[in-house]
Parts: sequence; structure tokens; C-alpha cells
Amino acid sequence: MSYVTFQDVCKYYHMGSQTIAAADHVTFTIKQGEFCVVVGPSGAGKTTVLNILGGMDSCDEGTVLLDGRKVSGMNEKELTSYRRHDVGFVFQFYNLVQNLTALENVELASEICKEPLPPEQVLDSVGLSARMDNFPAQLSGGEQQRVAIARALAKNPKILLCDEPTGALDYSTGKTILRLLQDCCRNMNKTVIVVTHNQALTPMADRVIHIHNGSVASIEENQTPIPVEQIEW
Ligand SMILES: Nc1ncnc2c1ncn2[C@@H]1O[C@H](COP(=O)(O)OP(=O)(O)OP(=O)(O)O)[C@@H](O)[C@H]1O
Repeated sequence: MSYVTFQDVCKYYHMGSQTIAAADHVTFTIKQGEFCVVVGPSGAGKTTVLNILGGMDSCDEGTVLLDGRKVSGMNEKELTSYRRHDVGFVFQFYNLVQNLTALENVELASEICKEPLPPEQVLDSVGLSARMDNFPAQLSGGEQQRVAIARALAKNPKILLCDEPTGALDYSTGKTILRLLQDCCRNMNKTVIVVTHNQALTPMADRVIHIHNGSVASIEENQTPIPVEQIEW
């Protein structure tokens, strides 16, 4: 049973007389609990796909479903509720509130949700139990990204969307963050979708969606995904 469905999704940007198809009949499915990597070169349309799935952008044609609910065609109010309750976001640059502690950053997210997880418990699960009262500036990049992941998880979302989550981190810290995302998938049964330009990450995924020129070039399913520690790039 598919949990996420994209069926012939199109998104056009108009630049003067030119029309750019950032998504050109994108079709794929993702199952519940899968770790999915969306990979492709710069400008391929990865972020466009993620933004449409995350309810931050709408598509011009096609159908988007999450857990049996139609996301395409939602009005602004429905999209706000969808973003708030159903989707956890992790971005490249963490986007933490600088004058709030790690704990307060996570509480901020859980306060606007229907069935949040306890913030302390989630921070503990990402390995930050000792740093809850620190401000972002007192934390390393990797630790800040852990706070951002905890903030996303505390909402208890249906899917976790991660856009280049290791883009601002060094090699080994990046690996620990990917490991954490892989653990969220395996241990918390979260459906995790990671957008990256890094082809080397594909063996760690259950499902790989290759995007080129706004279209799906190919989809692979790995029967035996590899722990990220065993991947070198
Ligand atoms: N708001 C916009 N207005 C005009 N064109 C846009 C807009 N957003 C994206 N595009 C174009 O759509 C195409 C796909 O962009 P997108 O950001 O989805 O690619 P990407 O694969 O995520 O790239 P990157 O890895 O560099 O972030 C590109 O040609 C981009 O220039």
C-alpha cells in the first residue's frame, strides 16, 4: 500500500515568455516506514517535489496523496493545518530560533500540534539530553541539526522531509545525522524522505527516486539497505 503518491504532478514557473517545468509529470509512490532518497543534480526539481509534498507549494496539475488524503487541491487553511500536523521539516541550515534554548525550540513546535511527543523525551532520543538548556549558538552544527530533527519529530508527523540535511556539516558529522535519520525510520517507524544531490547516499535507502530535468528518470528499491557508516564518499 502506498503512503505517499505523486501522480503526473506538474509545476510550471513562468519567466517572461519562458515556461520552466520544474516538475514535469512526476509519478512515484512511497510506502509507510520507508527511508526514501530523492536524488538528482542541481536544478533537477528535487526541492520543487519536496515543497509540493510538504504543502509549501502547490502543483499546477496532477495528484498528491498522503495517507489516503488528497494534498493537491487543498486550500490555504487546509495546507496550514497539513504543514502543522502531518509534516516534519528538516532543512540544511537548521532554522532554530536563536534566543530560545534547545528545549524551547522543540516546545515551540510541540505546542502547535494535536498529539505531540514530550520535548524532553525527543531531545533525549536524538542524544541531546545534556544540552537541552543551551542556546543554538552554544551548540555545534551537528547538535543544532539534532535539535531541528527533534523539533520535527516532536510534532509526531506522518512524514519527515529533509532537504540536504547534511549540506552544512562536515563529512563525519553529516554521517551521524544521516544515521540518526535512518534510526528515526527504523526505530520510530517514520517515513523519512531525504533530498540530496549526493549519489553516494543511495545504498542507504529503501527507495531511491532519481530526478532529472523535472522528471523521474528511474526508481530503485533496495532490498538490503546499507547502514550509512558503511558508505564512503
Ligand atoms: N520560484 C521559482 N521561480 C522560477 N523558477 C524556479 C523557481 N523555483 C525553482 N525554479 C526552477 O525550477 C527548476 C527546479 O528547481 P529546484 O530548486 O526544484 O531544483 P533542485 O533539484 O532542488 O536544485 P538544487 O539541488 O540546486 O536545490 C530550476 O530550473 C529552477 O531554476
